[in-house]
Amino acid sequence: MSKPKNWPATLPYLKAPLYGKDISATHIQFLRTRPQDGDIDQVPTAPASSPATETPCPRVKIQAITDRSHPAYGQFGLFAAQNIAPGELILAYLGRLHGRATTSEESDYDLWLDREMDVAVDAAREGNEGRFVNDYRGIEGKERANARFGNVFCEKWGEVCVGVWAVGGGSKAKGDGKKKKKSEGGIKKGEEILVSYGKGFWEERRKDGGDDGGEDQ
Ligand SMILES: C[S@@+](CC[C@H](N)C(=O)[O-])C[C@H]1O[C@@H](n2cnc3c(N)ncnc32)[C@H](O)[C@@H]1O
Repeated sequence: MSKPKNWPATLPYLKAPLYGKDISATHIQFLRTRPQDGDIDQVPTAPASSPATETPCPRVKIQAITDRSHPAYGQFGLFAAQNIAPGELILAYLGRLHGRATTSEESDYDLWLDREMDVAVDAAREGNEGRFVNDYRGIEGKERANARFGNVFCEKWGEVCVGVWAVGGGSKAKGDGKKKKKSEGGIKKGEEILVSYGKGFWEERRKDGGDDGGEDQ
């Protein structure tokens, strides 16, 4: 199977990151620098064998949103195809890498990979399953995101990508502040994978007179 089920017929499906015209040698050097042990902001590594970088990704499925109460009714969402452990990398978010100068104001699929280095990834015109992750706001019974965006060095492509991670998995201090316990999290097979796009995304939407994503969090 070369494309995931429900992939839109007219949209190119990416199996690796794509470089826009404004991606420079400096950007490429940054993207391809393998994280070193002891780096201050250590970016985790996904081994070449990780299912998270398989294309299509076996961990997820794209499904139409058929529940009328869902704020993205009539669109698509991304769902877990298997149980996902807390803190686990679910998949890489692939799209066209670009800088600030070529940002499309209309794109709802554009994420910063590194603001300081001026690299973002836009999956509006091409991408992978990651582009179908919805925001948890306004969805009945969902009070928080069960996934988050975070960078990862993908050995498969030899570069830093934005990853979609299951929340949790870290250690949380207990009430007495001494003992630690594993925090909750994880995503059950069949559950929708939901991130927070951040308040900024919805504030921009409100200014433009679009959907407001429900609650103001
Ligand atoms: C990155 S896309 C997510 C995938 C999208 N549902 C699709 O089928 O292409 C972002 C868009 O999904 C919709 N969306 C995602 N989460 C939403 C939410 N909680 N409330 C309303 N719309 C949402 C909005 O239209 C938003 O611009």
